[in-house]
Amino acid sequence: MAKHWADFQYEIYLGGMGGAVPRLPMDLTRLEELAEHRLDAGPAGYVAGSAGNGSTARANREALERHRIVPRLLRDVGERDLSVEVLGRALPAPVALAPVGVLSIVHPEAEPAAARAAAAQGVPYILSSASSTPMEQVAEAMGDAERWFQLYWAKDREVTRSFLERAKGAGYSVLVVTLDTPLLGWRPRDLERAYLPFLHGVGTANYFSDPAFRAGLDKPVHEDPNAAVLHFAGMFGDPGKTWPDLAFLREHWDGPIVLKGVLHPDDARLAADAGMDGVVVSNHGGRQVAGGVGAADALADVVRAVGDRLTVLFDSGVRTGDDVFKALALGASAVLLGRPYVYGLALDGQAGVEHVVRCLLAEFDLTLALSGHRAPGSVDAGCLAGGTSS
Ligand SMILES: Cc1cc2nc3c(=O)[nH]c(=O)nc-3n(C[C@H](O)[C@H](O)[C@H](O)COP(=O)(O)O)c2cc1C
Ligand SMILES: CCCCCCC(=O)C(=O)O
Repeated sequence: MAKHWADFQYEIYLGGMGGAVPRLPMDLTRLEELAEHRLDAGPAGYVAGSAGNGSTARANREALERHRIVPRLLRDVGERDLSVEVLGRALPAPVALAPVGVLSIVHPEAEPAAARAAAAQGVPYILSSASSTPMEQVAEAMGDAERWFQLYWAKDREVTRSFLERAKGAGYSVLVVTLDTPLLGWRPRDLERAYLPFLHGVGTANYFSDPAFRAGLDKPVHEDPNAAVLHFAGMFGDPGKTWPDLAFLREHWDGPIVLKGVLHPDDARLAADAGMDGVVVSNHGGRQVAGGVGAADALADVVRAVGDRLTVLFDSGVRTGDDVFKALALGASAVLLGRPYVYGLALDGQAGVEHVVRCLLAEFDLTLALSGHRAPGSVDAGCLAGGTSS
C-alpha cells in the first residue's frame, strides 16, 4: 500500500489532543509574512522580491488562481498512490525542491539542511550552483537520496567543465540548466537597499571551492574575498550564448539535461531539437522578466508543442497542494517548489522544510482524492473548469 500523505492531518489533530500544536502555519501562503518578520530586511527582500513592480510574480499567482478544479464523486479513492516516474527516476510524489542560491542568508545550516529535509521526505533536491555550500558537502548530507544539480552556465568553459565533473563525481544525476538568468533582472527591493547577498560578504562557496574558478583569480579567495565575489558576479552568466552552444553540455553530461526558464513553445521545440530531455516552464518566480506571462499561462502551450518529446516540469507560484494538481492538469509531469521551502528553512531549519513538504503533499493528496482521483496519472485538463479530457 502506498503512503497516504493526507494522514499528516490526523497526526496533527491527534497530536493536538496532547497539547502539541504545529509551530508553523498549515496554510503555506502565510509563511512569507512570518519569514519577513524573522529575517533581516536585506535577505527578506532578496527572497520575496521580484522584477520590476512585481507584476510577473502576481501574474504567476493569478494564472494558477484563475483555473478552478471541478471535482468528481463516487470513484473509489480509498487507496491512492502519488508516485510518478520523471526522467527515468521513481519519485514518491510529483514534487522536487527548486534550486535556490545562497541559502546561508536565511539559515546558518543553509543547503545541507534543505537537502536533508528533501532526503527525509524522499523528494529530489536541486542544488543551485550559486549555493553557499560546496556541492560535495551537500551530497554527503543526503546519503543516497536523489539529487539534481542546477547549472548557471558560466562564461568560462573551464569552470563549466569543472562543475559538471564535480557534480558527476558527487552523484548528482540530473542536470538542470537555467537559461533565464544571463543577466540579473531589475529588482527594486534589492536595488533600494543596495543588497545582493554575494556583494554582502556571502560567499558562493560552491564557486570558491572550485579549482577552475580559483585559477581565474589573481589572489587566493581568503586574501581578497571581494575580488572573488566580483569575479563570480562577472562570470556566472553569459548573455552571448545561443542554442548551438548546448552541444557542449550534451557532450560533457551523460545523464538527463533539463532547461529551466522555458516559456515559449518554439524554445521548447528548440530544446527538443538540441537533444535535451526536459524543460522547466518557469519565469524564475517573476524575478527576471518584468511584465512577463504568468508561468501557468504558458504551460499548456509548451506541453502541446513538446509533451510527446520532452518531460515538462513547472515552477513559479506554486504555494498549495491544489496548485500542484492544477499544474498536472495543465500537463506538467511534476512541479518544483521554490520560496515556500526557503521560508520553512528560515523559520525552523530542516524541520521547517520538512513541514512545508509534508503540508504541500498532504494537501495535494487530499485535493486528488476529493476531486475523484487515485493517482497523478489520471489528472488532465478535464479536471479544470472549461477544460476537456485528452
Ligand atoms: C532567493 C531565490 C534564489 C534563487 N536562486 C536560484 C538559483 O540559484 N538558480 C535557479 O535556477 N533558480 C533560482 N531561483 C528560482 C527558483 O528556482 C524558482 O524558479 C522560483 O523560486 C519559483 O518561483 P516561486 O518561488 O515563486 O514559486 C531562486 C529563487 C529565489 C526566490
Ligand atoms: C549575481 C549572481 C546572481 C545569482 C542569481 C541567484 C538567483 O537565481 C536569484 O537570485 O534569483
